[in-house]
Amino acid sequence: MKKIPVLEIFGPTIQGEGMVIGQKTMFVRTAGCDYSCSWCDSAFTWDGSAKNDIRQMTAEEIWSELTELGGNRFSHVTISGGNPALLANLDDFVHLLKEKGKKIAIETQGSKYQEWLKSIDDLTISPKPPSSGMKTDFSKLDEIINTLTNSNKHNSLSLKVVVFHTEDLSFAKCVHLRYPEIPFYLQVGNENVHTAETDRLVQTLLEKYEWLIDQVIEDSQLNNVRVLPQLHTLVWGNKRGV
Ligand SMILES: C[S@@+](CC[C@H](N)C(=O)[O-])C[C@H]1O[C@@H](n2cnc3c(N)ncnc32)[C@H](O)[C@@H]1O
Ligand SMILES: Nc1nc2[nH]cc(C(=O)O)c2c(=O)[nH]1
Ligand code: SF4
Ligand SMILES: [Mg+2]
Repeated sequence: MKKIPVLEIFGPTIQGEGMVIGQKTMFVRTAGCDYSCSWCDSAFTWDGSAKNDIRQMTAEEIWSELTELGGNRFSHVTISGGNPALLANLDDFVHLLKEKGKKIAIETQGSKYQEWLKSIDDLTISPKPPSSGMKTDFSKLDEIINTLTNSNKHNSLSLKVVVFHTEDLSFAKCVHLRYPEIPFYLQVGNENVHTAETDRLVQTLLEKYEWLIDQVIEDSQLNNVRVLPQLHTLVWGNKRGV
């Protein structure tokens, strides 16, 4: 039986980021990442701090927990991590969700490819800007994006870059200009992923959102982009499982 390392199953909630922001969805968060972004808001998936909470689950077991939690109150499931694209074994779960008539979204950074990515309805690839400390392998990203855009399945693909400062914005622009046909999202970076002071955090994030909007307004190379906050952070702060 194929097993998947799972750290969180939660929902229904709303998708707080990117191409289907606002969509009612369940979440499955897998363990393990090939990156270690300095500002990762889900570092417990890879830094060892939650290693005792990892559950090795089959597709059927994850499905049964989703239905226990969500009953008939969901039609969409988001798989995030960590990097779910590390897991070849997710194929069974993806196919099971399809059989059950659920739409599927994935969050991944574009460092790894899996055949099952072609079956995802809402696929977000989020290359990491300089502030993360990570370096994007653009030849790998080209290969992944070419494979997905040449596939005849009807998935929708988007790119999303998190921005903390102007160098990140320059990186984001390079990504957008390299793949101009792919819907492009800019997302406000959360610098304070541990604070419990939600009111102050929200205030700061809204100021950063305004800054990012202003940058986009002034830039003729950023005419066809969407600028978004992390909606769930504005509503619930750094709370986990929402
Ligand atoms: C936790 S990651 C998991 C999926 C995958 N590893 C990735 O990075 O795309 C989900 C999304 O959250 C974003 N993210 C992580 N930390 C963040 C932060 N501090 N502020 C804003 N977005 C963040 C990532 O860039 C990514 O788009
Ligand atoms: N509500 C909500 N929306 C999200 N969008 C992306 C998330 C993630 O951590 O991948 C996330 C999350 O953790 N919660
Ligand atoms: S790639 Fe995603 S999960 Fe991995 S460290 Fe970066 S933000 Fe976190
Ligand atoms: Mg998150």
